[in-house]
Amino acid sequence: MGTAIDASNKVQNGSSLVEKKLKVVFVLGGPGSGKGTQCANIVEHFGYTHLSAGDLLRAEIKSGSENGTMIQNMIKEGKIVPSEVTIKLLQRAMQENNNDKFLIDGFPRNEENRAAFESVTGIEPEFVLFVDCSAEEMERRLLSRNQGREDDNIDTIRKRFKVYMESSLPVIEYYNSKGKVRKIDAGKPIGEVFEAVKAVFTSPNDKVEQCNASQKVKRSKLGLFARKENSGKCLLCCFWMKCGSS
Ligand SMILES: Nc1ncnc2c1ncn2[C@@H]1O[C@H](COP(=O)(O)OP(=O)(O)OP(=O)(O)O)[C@@H](O)[C@H]1O
Ligand SMILES: Nc1ccn([C@@H]2O[C@H](COP(=O)(O)O)[C@@H](O)[C@H]2O)c(=O)n1
Ligand SMILES: [Mg+2]
Repeated sequence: MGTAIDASNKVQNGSSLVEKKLKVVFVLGGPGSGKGTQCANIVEHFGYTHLSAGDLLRAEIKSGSENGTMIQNMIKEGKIVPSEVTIKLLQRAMQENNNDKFLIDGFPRNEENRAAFESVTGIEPEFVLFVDCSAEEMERRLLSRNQGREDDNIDTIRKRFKVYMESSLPVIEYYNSKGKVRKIDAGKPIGEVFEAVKAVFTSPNDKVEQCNASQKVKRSKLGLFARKENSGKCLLCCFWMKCGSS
């Protein structure tokens, strides 16, 4: 069992006292885009350990922790829990696992998550798997998920979409500007999506196609959230409507 992860991104292996550098892939995308579904496949094929920030927070509620009520209220409102809480849970989960390859699903969700994780752990992701899906399809999937999640109702789903647009997409933009985003089209059937995921994990150094290739693109202030003139469609993601500003 590991003992500590610090800002050097090294974990000391308790049994052998060998320090190892952890490899992390962030799996990001909208609510219901299929992050958890694809992570399960990646674990099976590529030997990563899957850590879902949302699952860790839900487990913390169930454990009766002093933060439980606060976390539960935040999740019901689709809000982002303070970084220190989520990062502690992620750190603990990594320390309790002997693997050195982790898929971190649903984190970082905002700039505060991103910066705090980097400064506390010293970990920079190998790359970011961006699971991209239209809002209409995500809404359909969430409303038929049937896993008893308190946030899978239409009111909370709308709030989660808003938070995703306003706080999470800019994090994906940040990593895209560093050439770290690998985008997959998650609007297809699960098996087809996984074929695209496999290609990413087989050659992770290939850069994602940048979204400014079209001549008809008008770049927004944010740079990445370019749109086709008159169409209103964001070319980075499948969201129609406001994505950044123009
Ligand atoms: N490609 C797909 N086609 C159809 N349904 C899918 C696909 N991928 C996932 N689903 C289904 O959609 C629902 C949401 O998937 P999943 O839980 O993997 O999403 P998620 O991105 O982890 O969502 P959240 O952010 O809410 O945790 C599940 O019921 C899952 O079975
Ligand atoms: N970094 C995160 C991740 C999640 N949350 C909260 O949990 C909810 C569910 O997350 P899923 O990834 O399982 O969809 C999410 O809506 C947030 O309320 C968080 O605060 N920080
Ligand atoms: Mg999930």
